[in-house]
Amino acid sequence: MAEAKVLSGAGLRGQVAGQTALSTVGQAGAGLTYRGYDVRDLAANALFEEVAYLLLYGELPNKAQLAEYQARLKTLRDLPQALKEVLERIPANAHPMDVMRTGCSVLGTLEQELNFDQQRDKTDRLLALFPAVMCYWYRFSHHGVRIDCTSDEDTIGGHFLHLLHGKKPSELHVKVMNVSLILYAEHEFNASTFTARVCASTLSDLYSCVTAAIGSLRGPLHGGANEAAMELIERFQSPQEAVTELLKMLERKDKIMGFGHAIYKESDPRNEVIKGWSKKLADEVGDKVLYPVSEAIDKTMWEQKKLFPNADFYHASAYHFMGIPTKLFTPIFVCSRLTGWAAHVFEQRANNRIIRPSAEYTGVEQRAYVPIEKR
Ligand SMILES: CCC(=O)SCCNC(=O)CCNC(=O)[C@H](O)C(C)(C)COP(=O)(O)OP(=O)(O)OC[C@H]1O[C@@H](n2cnc3c(N)ncnc32)[C@H](O)[C@@H]1OP(=O)(O)O
Ligand SMILES: O=C([O-])CC(=O)C(=O)O
Repeated sequence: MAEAKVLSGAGLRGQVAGQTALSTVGQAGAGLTYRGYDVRDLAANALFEEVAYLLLYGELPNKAQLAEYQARLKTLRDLPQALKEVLERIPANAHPMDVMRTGCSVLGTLEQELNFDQQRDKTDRLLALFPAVMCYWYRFSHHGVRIDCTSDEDTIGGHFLHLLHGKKPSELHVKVMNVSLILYAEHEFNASTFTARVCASTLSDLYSCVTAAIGSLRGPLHGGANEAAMELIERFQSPQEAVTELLKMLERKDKIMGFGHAIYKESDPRNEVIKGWSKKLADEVGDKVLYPVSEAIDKTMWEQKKLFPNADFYHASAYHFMGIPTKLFTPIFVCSRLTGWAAHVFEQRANNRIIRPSAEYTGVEQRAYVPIEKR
């Protein structure tokens, strides 16, 4: 059983900043639970929509509730025309996370949250349409195509792949997207979720909370690490080259993206799951480079630094094998983590006090104002 990581020092590490009933991270036993369910159990057996329902509505749905929920989400997929027009104006070289942030913010002007009773409906709408925000912009800016933002896919993962590639995805790819969305859904007081909660604590609207959280997730020390991990692994032609270059990077004290964690000490429980699916996809496409390179980096990081892959590392190769462009990796994380963010916003609102910590002052002592001509 892994010991809890000893936490101290900067970055508010180790300090309890509030309460949550949504998930546990890094506790002995299961490394990650959503409302008491082991994430590995959910990834093996559930649909992402079930997990979204669990996080947003409090319990796993029964068959009828799930069918009704999936049917409702399907009806909410299309984008308002005004949002399509905004997306068409965003250039191809924009960062897709900025597109997501803008898309969310614009929707907040078109379909405002007028009171907190609307919070679940507004979240369901975001959940249903986020894949189209990403794909409408991507396909228009990169291929000049105005896609249909609806599809007959039952799942959010399948719908995303359908919009991206313009055709029905394979069963294997729908399955992997489902697992991926479950693994990324919720993670207690990580940086982006804490951002959402700080925003919620001022009694701001849901779109502001989610827009702020997207900004936090974008950075390479957080969600952006899956893209950065892809850029790392595709640099190498062989495991041998990867090891040689990695050792040089470690010598230079470079950060290796996709490794390490603020809370987990020995492993990230999500890693073994996505690693297994990445291997299946590697076999499907006949990959002989990316997966072995990833494994070589994984092994060397443990041998050299006792650092392990976090949820982001093998997501990189898994997404790549499904033909997903690297720049869309972190936006997929948004489509999933929205559920955790929103559930935390609901929780914060239900028992709110404005989040306003204190600072330790390190500046100069109090002094008299000096008139400008005397400076
Ligand atoms: C799935 C969603 C996620 O957000 S998971 C995190 C994704 N981010 C990354 O993969 C970025 C790379 N990793 C990191 O920058 C860190 O490990 C993160 C995740 C930010 C955690 O930081 P922190 O809590 O400060 O780490 P720590 O106290 O365990 O650091 C101890 C010493 O090890 C080093 N370290 C840590 N990670 C790496 C790494 N990936 N590559 C190289 N070195 C690493 C730290 O710099 C630290 O070294 P030192 O003690 O300061 O000399
Ligand atoms: O908890 C964290 O600090 C980062 C993380 O793994 C996540 O948000 O999924």
